Amino acid sequence: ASFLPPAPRRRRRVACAAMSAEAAPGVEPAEAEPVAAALAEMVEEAAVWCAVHGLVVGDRADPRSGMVPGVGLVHAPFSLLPARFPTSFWKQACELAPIFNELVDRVSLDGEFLQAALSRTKQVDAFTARLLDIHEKMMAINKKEDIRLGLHRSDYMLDSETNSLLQIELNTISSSFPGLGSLVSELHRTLLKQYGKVLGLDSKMIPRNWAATQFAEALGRAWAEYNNDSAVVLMVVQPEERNMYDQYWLVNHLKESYGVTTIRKTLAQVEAEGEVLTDGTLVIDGRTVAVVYYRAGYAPTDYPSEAEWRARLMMEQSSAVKCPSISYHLVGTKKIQQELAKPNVLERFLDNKEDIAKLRKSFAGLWSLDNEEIVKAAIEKPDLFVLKPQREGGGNNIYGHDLRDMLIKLQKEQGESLAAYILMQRIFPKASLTPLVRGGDCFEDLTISELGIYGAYLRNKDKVVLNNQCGYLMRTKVSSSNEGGVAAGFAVLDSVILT
Ligand SMILES: Nc1ncnc2c1ncn2[C@@H]1O[C@H](COP(=O)(O)OP(=O)(O)O)[C@@H](O)[C@H]1O
Ligand SMILES: N[C@H](CCC(=O)N[C@@H](CS)C(=O)NCCC(=O)O)C(=O)O
Ligand SMILES: [Mg+2]
Repeated sequence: ASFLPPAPRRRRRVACAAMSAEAAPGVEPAEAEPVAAALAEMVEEAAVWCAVHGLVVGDRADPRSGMVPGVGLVHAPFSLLPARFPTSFWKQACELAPIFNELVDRVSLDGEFLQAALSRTKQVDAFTARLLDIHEKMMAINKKEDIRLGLHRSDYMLDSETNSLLQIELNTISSSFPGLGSLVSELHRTLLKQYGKVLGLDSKMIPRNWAATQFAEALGRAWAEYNNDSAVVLMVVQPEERNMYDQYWLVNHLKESYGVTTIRKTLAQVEAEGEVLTDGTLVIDGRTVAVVYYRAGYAPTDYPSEAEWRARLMMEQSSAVKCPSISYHLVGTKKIQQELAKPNVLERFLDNKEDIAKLRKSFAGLWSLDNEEIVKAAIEKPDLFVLKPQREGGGNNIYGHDLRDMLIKLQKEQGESLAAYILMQRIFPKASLTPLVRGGDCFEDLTISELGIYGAYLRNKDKVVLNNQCGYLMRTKVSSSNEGGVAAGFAVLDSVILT
C-alpha cells in the first residue's frame, strides 16, 4: 500500500487560496476573498498540526518508512474541511454499531452456518478455503472462545438516489485508522475554532471521536479478563507497514492508560518465536500472550508461505483472546454479508424485531451470482452494480465494463467460480467540492465520502463486558475513483460536521 497520490490526474491543481467559495457553503461571493485567505492559512497550519500531533504515515519515497519507526514520515492525506453529514443519518449509523456487534458474536457461534454458507466459495477461493480449514479444525476439537473481543468498523455511504444510509461492508479484522481517524476530528475542531466564523462552520458540530482510546480500552479490558498481569498484547503486523503510527497510538494508550505492554510481530516471527504450552498458553519470544490483535492476516499476500498459516493456526489453537477469532474473521467476509441479507436469516441470530428492522434498513442490494435475473440486469447495466471477491484491504472490486465482461465469462464457465463473488447494488453518494491536502499541497476536487463507525464488543462467557460504538472514520475520495482506500492511495482521511 502506498501513501503517495495515484499518478497525477488531469484534475485542476489549484492552491486552495484560489478555491471557489463553494467549498464553504453559505458564504456569499462578496466574502469569497477572506474565505480564500483563510483556507490558504489553514493548509499550512493543518500540516503543522499533523506533524506535531502524530497525524502521520510512512512516506513511500523513503524505502525505510515502513520498517524503521520515526523515519520517512509525511502528514497523512486529509481533507482541509470536514464533510457535511446529516445528523439523522449520523444517529442511525451510531445506533447500528452495538446491534452489528451482537450480530457478529451470534453468527460466530454458529459454525455450521458459516461452513455451509461458505462451502461453495471454499471450492473456488483458496484463501477463504484456508480460513475455513482452520475454522473446521477448531470445530473438530470443539474449541470454545470464552473471552471474545471484536474491534469492528461498519462502513456506510449516503445513497443520493434513495436518500438512505447504506452499509458498504462490515470489517471484523484489522479495522484500521482508529488512531489517525480520531486525530482528524481534533484537527478539524482546532481549525474551525479559529476559522469557523469566516467559513460559517461551527466546530462544536464535529462529533468528538474517541476511537483510539475506546479501542485501547477494549484491548485493555480483554487483557484484564485474561487475568495474567505479566501477559502482553500481541499485535500481528505486516513486515512493511506505513500505517504503523495508527497502530502505535493504540500501543501507547494501552501502555499509558492500562500499563499493558504490546509486542509487534509478523506472522513469520510468530511461527519462528512462538509456541503453545500444554495448557493452551500462547508464548511468543518468552512472553505470555493474553490478546492477539490482528493488523495483518486478512489478505492472501499476508501468507507468502506455509509458515504464516502455521502461525495463524497456532494462535487460533491457543487460549489467548483472538481479535478476531477465526469465526469473527469469517463473519466479516462479503459472502456472509450477502447471506445475512437474505430474507429470514437475521431472525436466526437476533431476537429483537426492531433491531432486525434497523439492520435490514441499512442493507444495500446484495446477491449471489446464482440469481440469474440480477446477473442479467448487471450485464445490461454494469454501472449500477459492484462485483466483489472475498477479499479485504481495498483494490479488489470489479466495476463497469470489467464487471460485465467478468459476469459474461463466469456465466459461460457456469462452473463453481460463481461462488467466489457477490454482486452488490452500487451506491451513489452526492459529490461535493473539497480541498484535499497531500504532501503539503492543497487540491480542490469533486469528492464522495464513506463513513466508518467503529464498534467494540467484549464478552466473557455470559457476561457482555462492553458493547459500544467507538468513534468513527470518514474517508473522502475523488468521485471519479471507484475504489476507496486511504492506504491504497485513493482516499484521504476526513471527519464529519453535522448539518
Ligand atoms: N456498493 C458500493 N457502491 C459504491 N461504492 C462501493 C460499493 N462497495 C464498495 N465500494 C467502494 O469500494 C471500496 C472498497 O470496497 P469494500 O467492500 O469496502 O472492500 P474492502 O474490503 O476491500 O475495503 C469502498 O471503500 C468503496 O469506495
Ligand atoms: N496496513 C493495515 C491496513 C489494514 C486494512 O487494510 N484494513 C481494512 C479492513 S481489512 C481497512 O480498514 N481499510 C480501510 C482503510 C483504508 O482506507 O485504507 C493496517 O492499517 O493495519
Ligand atoms: Mg472496505
